[in-house]
Amino acid sequence: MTHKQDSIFKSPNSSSYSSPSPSLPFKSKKTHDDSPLPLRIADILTFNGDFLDELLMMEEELGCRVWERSTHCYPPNRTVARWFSGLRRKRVKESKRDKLGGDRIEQVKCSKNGLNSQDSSNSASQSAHSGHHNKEASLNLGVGCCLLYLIAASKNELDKMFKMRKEMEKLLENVREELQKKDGRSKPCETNDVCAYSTTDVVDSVDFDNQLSPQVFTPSSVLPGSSTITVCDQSLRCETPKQGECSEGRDKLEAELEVELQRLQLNFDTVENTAKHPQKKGRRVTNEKTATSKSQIVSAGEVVAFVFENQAAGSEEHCGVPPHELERRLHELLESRQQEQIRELEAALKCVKHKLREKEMEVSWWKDSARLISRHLPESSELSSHHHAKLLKSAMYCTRSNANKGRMNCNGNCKFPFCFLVISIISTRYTNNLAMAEGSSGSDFTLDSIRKALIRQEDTIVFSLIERAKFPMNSALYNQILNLVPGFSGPLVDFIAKETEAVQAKAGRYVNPEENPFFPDNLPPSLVPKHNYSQVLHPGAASVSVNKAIWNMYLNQLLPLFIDAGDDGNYASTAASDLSCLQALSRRIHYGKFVAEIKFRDAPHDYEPLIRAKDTDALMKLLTDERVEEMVKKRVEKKAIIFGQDVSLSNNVETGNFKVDPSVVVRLYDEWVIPLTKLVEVKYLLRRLD
Ligand SMILES: O=C(O)C(=O)C[C@]1(C(=O)O)C=C[C@@H](O)C=C1
Repeated sequence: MTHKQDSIFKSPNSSSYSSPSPSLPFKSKKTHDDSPLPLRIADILTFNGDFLDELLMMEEELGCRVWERSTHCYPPNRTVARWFSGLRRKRVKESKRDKLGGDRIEQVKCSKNGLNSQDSSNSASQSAHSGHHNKEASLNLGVGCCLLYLIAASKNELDKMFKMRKEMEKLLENVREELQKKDGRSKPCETNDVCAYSTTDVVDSVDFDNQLSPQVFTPSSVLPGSSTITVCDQSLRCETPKQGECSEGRDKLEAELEVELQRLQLNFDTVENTAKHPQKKGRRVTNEKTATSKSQIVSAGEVVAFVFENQAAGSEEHCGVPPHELERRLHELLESRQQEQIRELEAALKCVKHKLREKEMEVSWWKDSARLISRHLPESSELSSHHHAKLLKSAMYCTRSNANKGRMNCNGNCKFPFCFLVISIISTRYTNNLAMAEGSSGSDFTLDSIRKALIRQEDTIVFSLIERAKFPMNSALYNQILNLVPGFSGPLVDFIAKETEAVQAKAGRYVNPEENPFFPDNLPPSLVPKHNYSQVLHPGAASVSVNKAIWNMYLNQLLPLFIDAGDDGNYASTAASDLSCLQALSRRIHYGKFVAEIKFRDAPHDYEPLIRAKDTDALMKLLTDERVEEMVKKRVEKKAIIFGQDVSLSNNVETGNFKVDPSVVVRLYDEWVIPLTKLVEVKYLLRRLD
């Protein structure tokens, strides 16, 4: 039976009231013994067809009954008859009052066009029966009052109904929205998405599906209380299984979840064990594989922790951790772990390299010391008692310092034999006396300080060339067959050079390791008190000399480049000037020994194999620094320009009129000085391990 069929409000003229009338959903107040108010309201409302239609439509929209069926439903004619019978009893009392209102009743009757015609006819018939106008008037008045009252009451009811309707509409709207939201959220997962579920949610979802199809599982179904978490790949489609497939799919899902839980549990256990029994540091460094796997385990543990953390955080909204977020986080963790490991390993490698270099230096130092002691031992035996006492004191000090440096074993005994101790003492004295020549002290023995010395020597070389340029070639000086000096066979320049070197040797010039004589044979010993020059070079340095090459290069190739032809007879001065140039060039070129020594000390592991292999080309390549060479050439050119100018008070620089052509100086460095320096370096290095 439809609500429309149930309704008594179908049409104002409807006479069929046999069906029970619906009533308002709220309890109506009974204003009379067994006559419920809704019925009377309904009678009145019969005239308001629009409203009733609306009400009926609303019922339809809500899909539920707004009206209750009243068990106390009477046809309106019967109801009105009952009123009238009640009224009749009070007629006498009311007749007096009725006089006043005859006209008003008429008015009321007229104004209420919507009055039920049946009611009017009933009233009319009643009045006819009474036969009295007054009575009729009072009756009408009573009916009018009743009607007014009922109208007021019905208005109230109507208001309430409107309110109800509004509420119901709102309710409907909310329900609709909720359903739409659910539909939107419960779309199946994207093919590549990964979804997180809980078994409880799966069950819940399935149950719910049975009521409201078509329903799908939502990724937000990971609840804090859920017992299992899993991450499933795209193979696990999230669409709702049908009734038959439901339990099977659920079982499968639960099985997967179970496996996942066990795996995570295992990882947790491993992490716990790792925390309880941390690996030894050394073992961890050597076993990279273990470290990696450990890191992965920790990462997995962290990920799980992260899952739980996020679950807790998202529990308010009952949202799961988005799978891509999980994946991203996992990658980040692994990446950071690996980077950390790389950093650790790099640091360890650096440390090991540093230690290796230290060890290598120590070894070479020991070797040098041993070599030295073998030479100086006879000397030291000649030392005075004062020196012996000093030596002993040094030995004790050295023992202590060796102990501090870890050269002692755990029993306090020195790891090295006593002879090494003596070597150590002497070497210590030897090294402490280091004092580099030309602007560099022993403690300042670095590549930088050596290069500074080379730069300073550039000035000497440029100035000596300028000095030589004062004289013409004076070729007789270099003539092999002239024999200008009786008893001396050879050019005059040789004689002057030899004699000069001999004098300077007596004055101790060649005690200085920076000096290398052009005529070392039969050179007299130093007559002056011995000066403690820095002995930083390997003893083999003494046998390294390229002076012959320098000599030949200077006389045969360089002089013709910048010296005017001619002979002014100033042979001695010219020869002295030549010797200045030659000695300056020789010092500079043989400084290569110091450069090689410092380079070797800085990277013995690079040089040693090449030295042992006597690979001169590789050594040459290793010690070459082209950037520095270019700087050197530019600098000497500039110096030749600046130093070679005539300085006048007018400060006018005469361009192109230099005492020595700057390009010659550049060529000198490019073709002879630098290559010969490198040759010295290689020669020295080849003896470095002797
Ligand atoms: O300064 C250096 O490192 C040197 O070895 C010296 C020098 C030079 O003779 O000026 C030699 C070889 C290098 O290629 C650069 C410069």
